[in-house]
Amino acid sequence: MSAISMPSQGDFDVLSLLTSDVPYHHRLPSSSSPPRRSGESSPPLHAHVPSSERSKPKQKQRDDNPIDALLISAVIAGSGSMSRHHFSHAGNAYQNCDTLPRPIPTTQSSTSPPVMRSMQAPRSVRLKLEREAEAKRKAVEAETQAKQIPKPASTTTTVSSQSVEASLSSSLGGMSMDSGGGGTRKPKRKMSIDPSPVAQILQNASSVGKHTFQTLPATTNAMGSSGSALLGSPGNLAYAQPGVTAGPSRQPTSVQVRCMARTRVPTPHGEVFLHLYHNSVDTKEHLAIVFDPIQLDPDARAMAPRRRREIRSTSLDQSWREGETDMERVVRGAYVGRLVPGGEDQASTPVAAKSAAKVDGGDVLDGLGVVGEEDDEDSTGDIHDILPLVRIHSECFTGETIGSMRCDCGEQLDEALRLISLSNPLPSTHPPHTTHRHHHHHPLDLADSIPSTRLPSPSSTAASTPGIRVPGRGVVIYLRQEGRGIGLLEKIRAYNLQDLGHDTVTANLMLGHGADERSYTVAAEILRDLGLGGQSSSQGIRLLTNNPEKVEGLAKEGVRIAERVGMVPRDWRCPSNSPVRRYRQLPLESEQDDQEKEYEDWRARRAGVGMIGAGRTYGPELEKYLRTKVERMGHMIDIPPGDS
Ligand SMILES: Nc1nc2c(ncn2[C@@H]2O[C@H](COP(=O)(O)OP(=O)(O)OP(=O)(O)O)[C@@H](O)[C@H]2O)c(=O)[nH]1
Repeated sequence: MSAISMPSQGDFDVLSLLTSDVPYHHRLPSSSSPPRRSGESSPPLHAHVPSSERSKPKQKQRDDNPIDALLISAVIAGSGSMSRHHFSHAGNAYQNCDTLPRPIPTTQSSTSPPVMRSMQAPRSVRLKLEREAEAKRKAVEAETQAKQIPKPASTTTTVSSQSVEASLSSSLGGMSMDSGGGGTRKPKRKMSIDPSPVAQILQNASSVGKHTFQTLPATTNAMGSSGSALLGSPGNLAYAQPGVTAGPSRQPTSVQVRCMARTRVPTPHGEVFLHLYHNSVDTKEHLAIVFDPIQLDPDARAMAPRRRREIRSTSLDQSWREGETDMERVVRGAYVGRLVPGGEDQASTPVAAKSAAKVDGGDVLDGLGVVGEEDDEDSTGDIHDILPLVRIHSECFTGETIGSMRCDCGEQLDEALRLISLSNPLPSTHPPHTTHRHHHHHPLDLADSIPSTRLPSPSSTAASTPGIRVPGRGVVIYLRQEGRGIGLLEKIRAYNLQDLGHDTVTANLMLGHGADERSYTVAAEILRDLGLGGQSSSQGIRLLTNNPEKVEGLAKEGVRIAERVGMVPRDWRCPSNSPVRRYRQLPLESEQDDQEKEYEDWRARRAGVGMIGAGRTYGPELEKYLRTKVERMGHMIDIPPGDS
């Protein structure tokens, strides 16, 4: 019984706990122990140790199993036949959680020794449980590893269709890819985030059969963000055409994007389709927020020109593998129309829907538009419709999420969606050769956001057909280029430099960055994937921006910008002498002029900016930021009179 020949302080603490209803001096072997003082809740430390030693707690390390409270307390309670193997003994005194459901006595006679319950199983039982748990953990680990996609062993690798399937299966959150229903394996319904690197998924998902690809050395990614380097980008991937083996001298092919999934999202400005894209340049998940009401609202479809094409992703609508099931397509968003509960058999292939419509001889909606009539076309084959309004927006956590008033990014995102959702006058069949400002029903509608002195070349600006308005449409491409491409960490550092008095451009330069490190290559590819910005006149876009670099960047990538639409900060849109404009106290309602009243009314009803919900950003820091954009970055917008 070595455990009681030299008990430690811990032993006594436990003992005290377990025997607090029995005076300790009746139980302890030493009669020389001092009596317990009234109110004392535990025996003195090392009661059997000479007082000279008492102040020094024993440092000796225990080399046996952890303390067994039951053993100690039972021995002290006077049982003569106690051993470490007390669990083998029968008797009520040894009941414990391991032997449940044996009933635990709730009463005991006042003369019988106190019932002690150990929470500790015998060592043999514990070891057995530990071994079982370890075996289980290893099995789970092996299963997880088996599910992971093998990494390419060399720079040139052949991807088999099986690994494509494995990848797709995994990118669909582990849903079974077995369309034949053979085998006994239960389909997994887990919708987890894919653990594989984004580029790996894309590269496997981007081809149905065998194809080769080349891993290029990691370089600065085209989005120019240091963020992806921190995330451990696996390097830039260039794709070869199927059947072409990538060799060392091969030049990388162009950037590729793939829409991995889309879903409908109701917003204060209307319902949108959120598209998530992967690409071959970086590991970021860029987004496209598509506003295209004809896909979801029969009234909007009825009001739209009959040949208006839906804004759909080509890469999403493609079949990703032979035998892909409707359910798989629906889950990744490649369906037509609106999903309804129980509608798992939703039409999912636009092309099939189109031919079905033709077979029926119907003039009905298909996946890509409406089989229309001649009167929608002019002699050049162009369709008379408004061109989609497009904003290429760069991520700004501070402005969009916490309502920072250092910049107008949150407001711009909100305003872009609002402008895209507005109905527009239908252009006339004969575009004029001079700039024409449309009549708008609201003073804050589109025309008011376009600085008249900055209107683009008028060749694309059509006159409106009086009285006819058509539903708005367009897209916000949301690029993960936080901080103009320098990443959030560096932007936070830049803000501290700005608090020291430097402007947004100088702060970037002081940190060793360019004033603007963004690229629009991926944005251009996403637009193309959505069927926008192509060279035919019906494919052009109206671009919402004041930034000349954005216009140039997209044009360089081959995007046809038919018109630039300016974005006037909400705070600059009010008259410069307005108290609203000066972001100070609002005047009494009686002192407000009509425009101010209308503005306030609109502001109260409109959607907010970021989670703060303010309708507008303002303040001296925003003012400085906006002026810097105009004065140092060449933004094409006029500083309001009286401010310069
Ligand atoms: N480095 C840095 N980035 C900022 C700062 N303020 C906003 N940003 C980032 O700037 C980007 C938005 O750029 P803006 O210049 O506001 O607008 P723009 O997109 O260039 O131009 P518009 O299309 O006319 O709106 C987002 O990525 C923001 O995170 C800042 O002070 N420093």
